[in-house]
Amino acid sequence: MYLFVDQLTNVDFSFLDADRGMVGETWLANFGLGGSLDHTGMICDFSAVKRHFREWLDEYLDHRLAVPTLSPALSYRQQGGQIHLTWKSAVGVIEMSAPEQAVALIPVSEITPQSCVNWVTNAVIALMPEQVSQIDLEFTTEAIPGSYYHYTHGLKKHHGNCQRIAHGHRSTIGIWHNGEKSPQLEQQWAQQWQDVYIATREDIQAETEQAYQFGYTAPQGDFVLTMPKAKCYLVDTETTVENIATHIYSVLKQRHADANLKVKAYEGFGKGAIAQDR
Ligand SMILES: Nc1nc2c(c(=O)[nH]1)N=C([C@H](O)[C@H](O)COP(=O)(O)OP(=O)(O)OP(=O)(O)O)CN2
Repeated sequence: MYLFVDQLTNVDFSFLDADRGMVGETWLANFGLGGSLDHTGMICDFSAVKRHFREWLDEYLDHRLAVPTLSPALSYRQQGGQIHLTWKSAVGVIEMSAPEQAVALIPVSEITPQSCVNWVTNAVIALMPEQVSQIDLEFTTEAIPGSYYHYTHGLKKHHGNCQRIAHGHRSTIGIWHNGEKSPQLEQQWAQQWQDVYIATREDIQAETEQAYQFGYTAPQGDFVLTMPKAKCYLVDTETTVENIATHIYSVLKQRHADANLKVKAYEGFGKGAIAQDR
């Protein structure tokens, strides 16, 4: 017998990539179970499947920086609950020091939906009732018909896991110009923010010709991140999706002062903020 749950949950996180550097990402998780029926006629109650699986992903992948520990691009050490890592990518060197809970150390050479499946499946199978004999996990991405960007950020004032300095999203961007959807403007922002780190200017701690060092202390601990300047976009506010939508709207308004504008910025899957003319 086989049970399935499509789009059981979504995970928002960032990962380190040898070519792209740091990539904000959102995966949707589809889940299948094979096994025999128990005395209630079920393989496993849907609510238990969802709870076990969602809790595990929320705890160990969601809002973390996923790091492929078998990649030669990585060096890292753990000390006193902190992790210090260096990632040598084609777009420059990335360094981070953060509480261990902000990082997912995954024993693969490259982070892909396929490569992470075994890592999750091996952990989650132990949580399932004994009549479950098989688990099939699939990570997919949202089928976005228009433009989108991948961004990473951290919200130092957030009480939950969004305070982590390197978590991110795959985010649709919608822009309307005088009531008409504008694929051209959407595409411009998607190109500009492809694999970007969106940072709050006040979090800059140091700067070289090549890189910014951002840092802050939040309830989970001390966070420091060094990113190639070419992959950073600085704003004057916290990088909430409300402020991101407002920022895009304000920049566009400077260039299209007489136009009626609407900006719909997503934060991952199915949620976001709208900034528009009244
Ligand atoms: N009004 C806002 N609320 C939150 C914002 C924001 O910009 N505006 N941002 C965040 C974080 O950046 C976070 O990454 C959002 O992720 P989300 O998956 O929504 O977080 P949750 O864990 O709370 O939601 P789940 O659906 O349970 O995963 C948070 N809030």
